Parts: sequence; structure tokens; C-alpha cells
Amino acid sequence: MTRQASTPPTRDTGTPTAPPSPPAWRHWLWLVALVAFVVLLFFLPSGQPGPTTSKLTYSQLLADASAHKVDTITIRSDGSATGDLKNGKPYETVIPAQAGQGFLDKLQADGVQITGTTHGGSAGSTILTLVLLLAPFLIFGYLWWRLSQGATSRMSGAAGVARSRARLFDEERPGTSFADVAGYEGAKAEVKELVDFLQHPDRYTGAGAVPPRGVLMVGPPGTGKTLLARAVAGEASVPFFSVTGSSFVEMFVGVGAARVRDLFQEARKRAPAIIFMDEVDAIGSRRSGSSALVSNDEREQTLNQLLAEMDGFDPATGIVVLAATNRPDVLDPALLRPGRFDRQVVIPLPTLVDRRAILAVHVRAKKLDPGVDLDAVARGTPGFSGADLANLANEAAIVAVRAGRTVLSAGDFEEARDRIILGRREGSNVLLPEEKHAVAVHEAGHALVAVYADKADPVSKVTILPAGQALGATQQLPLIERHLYGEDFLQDTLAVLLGGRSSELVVLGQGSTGATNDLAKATDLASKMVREFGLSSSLGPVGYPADGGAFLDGSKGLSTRPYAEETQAMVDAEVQRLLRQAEERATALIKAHRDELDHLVELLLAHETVDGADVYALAGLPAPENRPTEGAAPLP
Ligand SMILES: Nc1ncnc2c1ncn2[C@@H]1O[C@H](COP(=O)(O)OP(=O)(O)OP(=O)(O)O)[C@@H](O)[C@H]1O
Ligand SMILES: [Zn+2]
Repeated sequence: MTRQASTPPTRDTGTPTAPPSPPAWRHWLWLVALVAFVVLLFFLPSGQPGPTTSKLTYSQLLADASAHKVDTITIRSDGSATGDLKNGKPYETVIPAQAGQGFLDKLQADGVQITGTTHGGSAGSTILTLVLLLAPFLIFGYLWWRLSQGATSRMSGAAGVARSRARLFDEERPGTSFADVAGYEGAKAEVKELVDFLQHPDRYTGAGAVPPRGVLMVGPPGTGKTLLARAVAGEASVPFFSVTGSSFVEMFVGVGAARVRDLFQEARKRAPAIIFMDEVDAIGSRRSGSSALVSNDEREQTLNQLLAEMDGFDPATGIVVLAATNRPDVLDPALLRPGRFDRQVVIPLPTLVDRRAILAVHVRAKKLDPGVDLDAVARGTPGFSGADLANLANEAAIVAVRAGRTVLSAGDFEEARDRIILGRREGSNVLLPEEKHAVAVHEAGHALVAVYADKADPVSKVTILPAGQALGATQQLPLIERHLYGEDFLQDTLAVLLGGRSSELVVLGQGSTGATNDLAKATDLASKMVREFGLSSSLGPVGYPADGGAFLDGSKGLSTRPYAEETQAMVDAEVQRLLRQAEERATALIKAHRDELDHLVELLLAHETVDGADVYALAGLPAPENRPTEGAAPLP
């Protein structure tokens, strides 16, 4: 089942201005070509001695010379020598360093023509040697230059065409204003000061105030961080330089640093200006988190250059660096020190009020049926980001167009929302009849447990239409915006997660692979309850870090968990206890309401999708909208 109501899947909506990162295979291709070329250069001209060239030892050479068999000799400074014998055959040999002048005198006496000296070969061969030695460096340097040029031009949109002038960023003057950013009044107020500073930098320096240099916007994807940065530039009417952190991270050491330098140089020329760095964690992450391809050296150099640039520019120039990340925890602390990104603006997922406002912005250019209640749409989309809401408005319009209408109805929004939450449903059910029955039993189990467990989120839809990996789905939507989850809610959530499997066991007498995903989610939640939330009786109030990392564990050396092995055994036992308890609860509810379950299974098999309200009707309970919402008042 898909219980994504409170956290709908965050689709990668992408930033329209973000350049595609250069494909990795391209780098590898260059590297392979380079290596092949160098290997070729080394092997071809060095001329493996042909079969007719004989190798002579030094003493053989002396003997042959005494026997007047040697015609010529060319001696090089490295001690190697080649020449021809009187019978016309070429030979090669090595002269020991101790041979000295006496050797030359002897050859002379034996009538050998000495065409080289101990001072080295011909000028031609010296140049050849030099070229061979330098070739790899020259080629490497050239490719390096090409690569940075290529990546640069890719970034500025001129795909694949190397430009002479390096440009690694988009520069524009956005027409975006704060009116385009709906909601987020607090965040907007915080960045408004930047607009004032960008318009009158002298005013700040005149008063001896230290103007802001860097502001870090922290929030999940699609919450409008890019939009807000563009709005600041638009309001201040200053140039907007935008880059993504990942575009700095190249394979070759030094490229990223050079790009950072370039970017700041260009921005300084056009100051006052805004530099916007999306995904700043790609450069600014702590030293440990490195990908296999990119060396730490490169990342560190790029980061150091960024730090140096931020320290270096004169505050009076009027450059503000806005950076965005959704992983502030991985940032190197050096980035957050005073004078760098010392201000943080948190941009969380939009609240109900924000969602209403964002929806209003995105339906501005659309015609709405009077029946469309944006408040209701906002209520039904908890956990949606701004980008999700923009997507929702667009999908609703597409649904309307498909139905041959130009005015959007309430139903269009609902269909669009379901499509986004549940994923794209396939038009027809492709399951075998027995499978379809099993899926209906499974989903009905989730739904009924959710309906009868009072703290669980209400059911809004049950379906046995497959989408992607999931064969069916039970959708729950919270009535109120939750900021805090009580133990009773978590326990009910576990029971609902296990309800699908319990139902299969009760009705069909056996489990199936259909519960895999549910079990993984339930186990994850239970282990969080025990390890992180302190919600278990045997471990008590402990909260261990979510993701272990490596810890030095006394005699046992490196361990990946922050607690002893005995504790792990307790965690395992406690997780199992929570899951068993939830399973018992689910099974008991299903057994007690077996008639309703069978009824719901029939409905699902007949209609494939059943509305939440119908599930409550069949259970003989008032639909949640009509229930008194005790405990719904927000905490003070
Ligand atoms: N507060 C908002 N008001 C209006 N539209 C919004 C808002 N927040 C997001 N959007 C819509 O979502 C789109 C994506 O937002 P944006 O790219 O700014 O998000 P982001 O936080 O930068 O995401 P990412 O972290 O993925 O880069 C915007 O172009 C806009 O259409
Ligand atoms: Zn399930």
C-alpha cells in the first residue's frame, strides 16, 4: 500500500535553469583516448630493433673492432651506441661509463668511423626525445583546457561548442518579483534586506555596518529557493549569476577552483550582483563524503577557493551570495563561519496557508469553475512542495483539456492530486483473477484497520489498480496538519501498515510477497521508535543518531553503531515486540469486522477504486469530515 499522504513522493521537478551535468562517459572517453595516444607515441617511434639488428656486448664489439669487422659507430650520451658492421648489418650495444677516451682511441686505431660523441646524438634526435617526453604533458594540458571549455559552453547553453571566453554560469536579469513568491512571508522579510543593500551598498558601509555576504537557504527540493533568489535579484534589478554546485565538481584537480574564481571575477565586474549557488552541498560537503570518481583534492580546492573568494571581496562591491541546499548537515562548518554563509533562511514545506497562496499564484492564468475551492485543495495536499503544487495546477489543466474543457473543475484537481499521490494508475487491471482478489483482501485490510484504529489518519481512497511496483494502494490523508506524532498515532500507523498482511492471513490463510514494502516500512518505523524516539519500555529514553557512522568500540575496533552489541539485541527484541503487538491489534480488528471486510473486498473487485467516504459508510461510522476533530487545535 502507499501511505504517502503526509509525505507525498517528491518528484524531481528540476530547476529549469539548471544545466545538465556533463555526462561521465565523456570524461572516460577522453581519458581512454589520451592513454591510447600516449602509449602509441611511446611505442611507435622508439622502433623496436628489427630482426636484422644484432645486439653486441661491449667485449664482442671490442673483439669485432680488433678483427676489423666494424665499419661505423654512433655513440649517444646515455651510453647506447648503434652502427654498421662491415658486412652491412646494423648492430647496437651499450658502452660502459668507464670505457673513456682509451676506448675511442682503440676504435680509431681499428679504423672504425666514429660519428657520434659522448656528448649525445644528433640535434634531431634530441628534439625528438624532448617532444616524446613532453607530449603526454602537452596533450594532457590541452585536453584539460578543452574539457573545461566544453563543460563551460555546455553550461551556458551552447552545447558542445567550445568558446574562447570561459562562461560557466547563466547570467540574466530576472523579472521575478516577491509577488511571484507566494506565502513564506517570514523568509521574504529576511531576504528583503538584501534588496536594500544591493541597491544602496554605500549606505551600509557609510554607517559602518557589515553588510551581508552570504545567505544560505535551507529546505527540501521544490520549495522555491531558486524562485526566492531570483526574486531578490528582480526586485533589486541587479544581474543574477546562477550555478549549480555539482557543475564545479570536475574530474581534474583545479578546474572547479578556476571556475569559482571566474565566477566571482565576472560578478565583481558587474556588481552589484547576486550569485546563486544551487546544491551548494556538492562543493561544500565535509571532506569525508566523496564520490568515487571525484578526488577529495578537487573538492577541497574548490571549497577553499570559494571560501577565499567570500573572504576576499570587498563588502562595498555589493555582491551577495545566495546558496541553497537541502542537506545543511553535510556542509563543511567552515562555510558557515562569520563572513561567509552566516545567515540561514529556512524554507520548509509550505503550510496550509502557504499552499493556498501558492495555488492561487499558479491558477492565475487559468479559468476556474465556481465550484473549485482552493482551500479544500490546499487542505488535501499536506506535504506538497511549491513545485508539487505548480505541477498539480498544471495537471488539473491537462485533465480538463483531455475532457475537452477550458474551465477547470473541482474534479480535475482531485484527479490530478490522486495521480500525483498515487502515481500514474494504469487504465486497466492486468492481474490474474486470484491475484486481484488477494490484492483486494490486502488493501481492504489496510483500509479497515485505518478506519477502526482511532488515531490513524483517515482513509480517503482505496484502489486495486496497479501502478508501478505497487499492486494496489490505500491512501490516507490527515485531517489536520501534523507537526508532532504521538505514540498512539505511531502504534496505529504500525497496525495499519501490518493490516494488509493480517487480512491476507485471516482471509486467505497465508501471507504473500505483497506485504514486502509494508513490512520494510513498519520495521523502519518501529526501529526508529526504539532507537531514536525513546518509545520503548526496555531501552527507555535513549536517542541514538539515525545513521550510525563509524565509532571506535573498545576492544572490537571500528563499529557502525553507537551502542553495544547487547543493546542491539535489545533493540531487535523490542522492534519485534512492537511489530507483533501491532499485528495482533490489526488481526483482532479484522476478525472483529470480518463482514465489513468481505463487503469492502466485493466493492473493490466490482469498482476497483472505492472512496474513503464509502468505506466509512460501510463500516457504519461517520466520515471523518463530520467527526468532531478533538485534539485538532494547534498546540500553543
Ligand atoms: N512559494 C512559491 N510560490 C509560487 N511558486 C512556487 C513557490 N515555491 C515553489 N514554486 C514553484 O515551484 C517551482 C520550483 O521551485 P524552485 O525551483 O524555486 O525550488 P527549489 O527550492 O529551488 O528546488 P530545488 O531545491 O529542487 O532546486 C517554481 O518554479 C514555482 O513554479
Ligand atoms: Zn500493503
